Amino acid sequence: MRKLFKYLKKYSFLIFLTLFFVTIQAILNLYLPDLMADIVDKGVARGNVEYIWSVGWKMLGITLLNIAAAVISTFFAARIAMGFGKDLRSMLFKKVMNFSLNEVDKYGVSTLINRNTNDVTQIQNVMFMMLRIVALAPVTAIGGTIMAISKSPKLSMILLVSLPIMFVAMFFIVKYTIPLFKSMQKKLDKLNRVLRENLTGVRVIRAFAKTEYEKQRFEDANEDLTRTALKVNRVFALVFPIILLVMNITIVFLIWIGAIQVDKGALEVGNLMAVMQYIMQIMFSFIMISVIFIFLPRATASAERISQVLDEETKIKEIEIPKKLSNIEEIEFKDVVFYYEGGKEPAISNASFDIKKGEVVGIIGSSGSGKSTLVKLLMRFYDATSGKIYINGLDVKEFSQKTLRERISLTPSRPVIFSGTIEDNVRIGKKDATEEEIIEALKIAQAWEFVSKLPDGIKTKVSQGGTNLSGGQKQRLAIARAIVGKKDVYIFDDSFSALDFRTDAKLRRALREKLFDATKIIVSLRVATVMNADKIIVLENGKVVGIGTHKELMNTCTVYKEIVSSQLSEEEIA
Ligand SMILES: Nc1ncnc2c1ncn2[C@@H]1O[C@H](COP(=O)(O)OP(=O)(O)OP(=O)(O)O)[C@@H](O)[C@H]1O
Repeated sequence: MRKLFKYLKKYSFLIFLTLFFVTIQAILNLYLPDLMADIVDKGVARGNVEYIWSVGWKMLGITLLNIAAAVISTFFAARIAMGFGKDLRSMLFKKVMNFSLNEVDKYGVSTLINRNTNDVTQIQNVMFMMLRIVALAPVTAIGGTIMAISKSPKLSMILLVSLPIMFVAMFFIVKYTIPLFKSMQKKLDKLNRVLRENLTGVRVIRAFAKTEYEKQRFEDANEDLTRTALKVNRVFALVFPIILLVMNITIVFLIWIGAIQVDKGALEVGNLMAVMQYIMQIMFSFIMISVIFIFLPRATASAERISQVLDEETKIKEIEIPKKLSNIEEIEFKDVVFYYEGGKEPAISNASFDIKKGEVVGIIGSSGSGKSTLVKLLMRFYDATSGKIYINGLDVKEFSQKTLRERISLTPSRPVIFSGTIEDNVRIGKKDATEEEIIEALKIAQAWEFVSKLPDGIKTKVSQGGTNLSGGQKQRLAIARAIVGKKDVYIFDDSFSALDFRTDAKLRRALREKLFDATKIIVSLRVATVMNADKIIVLENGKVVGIGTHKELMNTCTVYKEIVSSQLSEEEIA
């Protein structure tokens, strides 16, 4: 939690104001019982109506001031807590946006969402509470003790017994709930993960008749979370009545001992009433502190989870003075080896090849052979474990990631469609693209044929995830987005897989004609998609096992020959 306090600096003045008004509120609270004692002892007991009126007005004024101080302090506390929550959410979002895929893999999407929503809310709530209690409770406790002793030191002694009992009760709450709250957070992550998987994979689940199994999986996660939540509540259920019991017994003893004192004439009734109120205030301030102790562990667990993300060092480091990149003339992979975090086998081993400007390069290999990994390394989503990737003879690390991605475009294998219109989705590739440029990109991507038939054309709304589009339509939209901004290198990572052979061929022809001077890297499992490339790189188990044209590879590379013969007929091969 302390780690996050440094982000509170900008609220220093507001915090000061909140504490100031809360302190005023606490002092006014302490003044009221004193005035009440006066009214009873000097007004009521002596039948002095004038005195009752004058002190009564005073009490009313103080109560109004008290209310004003409470409203102002609550207003400021809310502003600080909500503002701080907003800052944390923005910082987390910015941080996660700058994460390399290493960090995204490490945390997982569900927990990152939870940390930005649920965890921040926990901190916000505790912050709001703490800002008021942190001043209210100590001032009331200390001031109340002083006032109570000044009225009757004998009666105040009762605190020496009640307070230690309350301390012990609070200690138990803290000790048992911290680990439980931590585990609750993890279980909430799990529940969200199951829910996310279920919602995104709902079609697959139905198709495989796995609804019952998934229901059970959700029930298990839900049950697990509930069980831990119940454990926490059991601790509270046990400890809170003890605290209330202590309070009530204290009052009974106070009245008993106080009544004897009044009877003896050693104490006035008004003072007894004031002492009772002070002791109640003191005990109440301890309850307030214990409430903080209940919520603080939970917020501490959340704060830890937030700090972990904020302090995470991204593995992809930006160079201090990045080189400029005006045109990508050449790409070279030299002895590149790459292991995924925790991976035992290299996903890429000793890959060496080069790609010249304007070339059409095909990358082929069986599923899991490392094709996507290879292009992710070029995009610098990950850094090579060893070996180097050069662009125009310079290490890829010499450029900023922004520069690199301004010159290279990637169409991922799974198209991502955002909610908005078709136009909005394509415009992500170039912010200021004109309508003509968008239509041109859609035409090259072979998407225009279906977009032009839609009632609203490029203004047609697409739902989140593109559920109102077919797989091939989504792929073509993603391709249009990738080619709308002019780049030096276009990477298509298995982006034609949902297209029929005719559209695939038409799309490749359009790319060749319209983007003739750009380098095109086409990753595919299909021979037909890459066989006309200027150069084909064949991968097997992360190793480059062949580089050349279709013809050359048919003579030299057995793996390629096997892939070809498994996909093409004798006539097509000939
Ligand atoms: N994020 C990841 N974390 C750990 N291992 C990964 C990750 N992504 C891929 N791998 C592993 O790296 C290897 C290469 O994966 P990659 O996605 O590059 O293969 P691919 O040839 O593109 O496969 P496909 O054609 O099925 O998309 C696989 O063994 C895969 O299990």
